[in-house]
Amino acid sequence: MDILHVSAECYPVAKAGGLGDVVGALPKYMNQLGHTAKVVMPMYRTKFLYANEWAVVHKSTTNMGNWWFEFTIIKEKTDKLGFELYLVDVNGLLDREKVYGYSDDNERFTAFQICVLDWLSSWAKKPDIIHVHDHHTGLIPFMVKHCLRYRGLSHVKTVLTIHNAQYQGWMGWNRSILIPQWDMWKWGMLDWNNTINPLASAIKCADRVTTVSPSYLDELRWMSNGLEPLFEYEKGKCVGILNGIDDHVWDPNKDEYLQHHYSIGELEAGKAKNKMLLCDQFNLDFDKPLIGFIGRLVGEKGADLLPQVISDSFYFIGRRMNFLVLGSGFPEVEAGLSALKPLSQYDYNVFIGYNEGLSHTMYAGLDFLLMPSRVEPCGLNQMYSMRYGTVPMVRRTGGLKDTVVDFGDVNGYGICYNHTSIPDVTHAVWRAAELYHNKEKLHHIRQHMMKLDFSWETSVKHYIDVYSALVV
Ligand SMILES: Nc1ncnc2c1ncn2[C@@H]1O[C@H](COP(=O)(O)OP(=O)(O)O[C@H]2O[C@H](CO)[C@@H](O)[C@H](O)[C@H]2O)[C@@H](O)[C@H]1O
Repeated sequence: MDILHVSAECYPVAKAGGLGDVVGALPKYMNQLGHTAKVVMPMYRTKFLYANEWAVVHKSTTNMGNWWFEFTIIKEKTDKLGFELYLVDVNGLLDREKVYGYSDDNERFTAFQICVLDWLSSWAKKPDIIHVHDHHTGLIPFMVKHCLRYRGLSHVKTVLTIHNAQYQGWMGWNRSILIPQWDMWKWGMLDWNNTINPLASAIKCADRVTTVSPSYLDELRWMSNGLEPLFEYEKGKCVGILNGIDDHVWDPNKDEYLQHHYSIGELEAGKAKNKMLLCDQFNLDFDKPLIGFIGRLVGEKGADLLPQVISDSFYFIGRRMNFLVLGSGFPEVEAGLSALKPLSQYDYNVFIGYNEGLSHTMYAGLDFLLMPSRVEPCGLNQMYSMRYGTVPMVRRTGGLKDTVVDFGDVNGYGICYNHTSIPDVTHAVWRAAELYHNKEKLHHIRQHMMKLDFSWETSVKHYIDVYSALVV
């Protein structure tokens, strides 16, 4: 089968979060099964762009409303990522340093989608499936079905994967002019609550919708930032498929970011060396358990609770553990975490920013990884941490519920709690501090986690089943 993934992110080209990890891995594993999966994404000004060689494969002119512009599609020459990678270059619009966060993001991603479909229209053999990811590419299912310009693509099946339904790409109806001429009777397929809602539109128009875990799909029916009735209505075409992790990239024995590699046989020594690096770099106490947080400092991830949880833990449990936080996000949360720094007695530190290398060292060197998420569609961090023998401390929600079993339950290995609340999370910290001193149990849990299979091989087969049901 021929599949074209259309995405705003793809690791290692450009990554702002988990979407990048998934799109950087899924096509590679599809190709290993004998399919042809390709990726097209915007051409940002990234390190990867300048460090690799590119061939121009298509050049054309198009329009978005009254604005005419040129675009170029370039292809990475060697297919080194395990799939063909194409970038869309629109001068001045897409070629920025960051993936998101600009006031014209709606125009940027609409233009990107128009270029992709214009380009696809010129292909002699169309793909069997266009697989779009999240709202940035959510207008494509509508455009393929209802834009006159793309009539030649109307037989191509579309699949939407929802990595995060909190963000929906809302645009006022005054922007409808941006979408190439479309059948006005179909305005309802773009609309949700009087705005153009690209995510809602994709849920309505895609032939199949997947979410990144089964539990997240259940939750979306009662908690999806306004789309609850739509998920209930469209449930027949939705399926939850748990993400995998790319075990070529995330392998403690080969990880290119790690100074000290280790396999399951030498996990205690390997983890200790990585922990020592972190303790040296961040002035932490090696003898105490090291609890970390890695991720976007936003409400969804429960990051706003961190300052209070950390100070309450020191107050009520005692200075029996270290905390290390890596992330960026809401300025108030960043400020709250930075404000705790002077209170550290060699047991707390924070790195505000994005740092891929540090995140890998943390997965390896931490004893525990805290994830008090309010919403977690799948969560990759808990799977990375388990692969590196680090115990996840997760709230039972979405993909966290599907992947972590409390160590108090039969065959369990993680620390689970029910609420994103200061008492629940602080209690989990206490349980971590206690578990740390039961060395035999901790070692057993670490070994058990490192043997768990979260590879893409299983998940990819579910995606292929979804495609196969569409392409007869
Ligand atoms: N400051 C920082 N420095 C270095 N690395 C950092 C970092 N902040 C985050 N990361 C990295 O970004 C990735 C985050 O992955 P998640 O799955 O937690 O997040 P995200 O919410 O972005 O993804 C959404 O999509 C994914 C993929 O489907 C779902 O798993 C998830 O639940 C959903 O919210 C991890 O690789 C993590 O290490």
